[in-house]
Amino acid sequence: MKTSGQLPHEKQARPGSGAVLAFPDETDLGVYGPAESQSVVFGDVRPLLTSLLDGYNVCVMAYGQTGSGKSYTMLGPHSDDGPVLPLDPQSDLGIIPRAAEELFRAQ
Ligand SMILES: Nc1ncnc2c1ncn2[C@@H]1O[C@H](COP(=O)(O)OP(=O)(O)OP(=O)(O)O)[C@@H](O)[C@H]1O
Repeated sequence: MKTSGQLPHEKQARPGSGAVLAFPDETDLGVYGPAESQSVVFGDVRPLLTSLLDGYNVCVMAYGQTGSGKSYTMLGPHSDDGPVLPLDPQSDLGIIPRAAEELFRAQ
């Protein structure tokens, strides 16, 4: 579930405990739990791609404790050697590959 505001303390230290995304209006801080799907998270990021194509600078930054899910949220499943092909690309891919696909489709 996405909520606005601070990540609850009990969610800050557990592996894969969720991701925090900051949107252009810095008062709107999106906090997602570990069960939130990659597509729902990307759905909130997608409007930024329109701004990007309109010539605005856009930055998506993942911030959080080690093991909280930053790489998973940005890339999808990965090993120590780097990203791995997800078993289910439709559901597992993270923000970066989804954004790249969307941008090239928009050209
Ligand atoms: N929402 C999620 N659903 C399923 N697995 C997840 C989720 N978020 C994270 N994980 C898993 O939890 C583990 C830690 O996540 P990840 O490596 O993305 O954390 P991180 O914040 O990038 O850590 P570090 O700062 O050490 O690089 C990984 O095995 C990852 O696949």
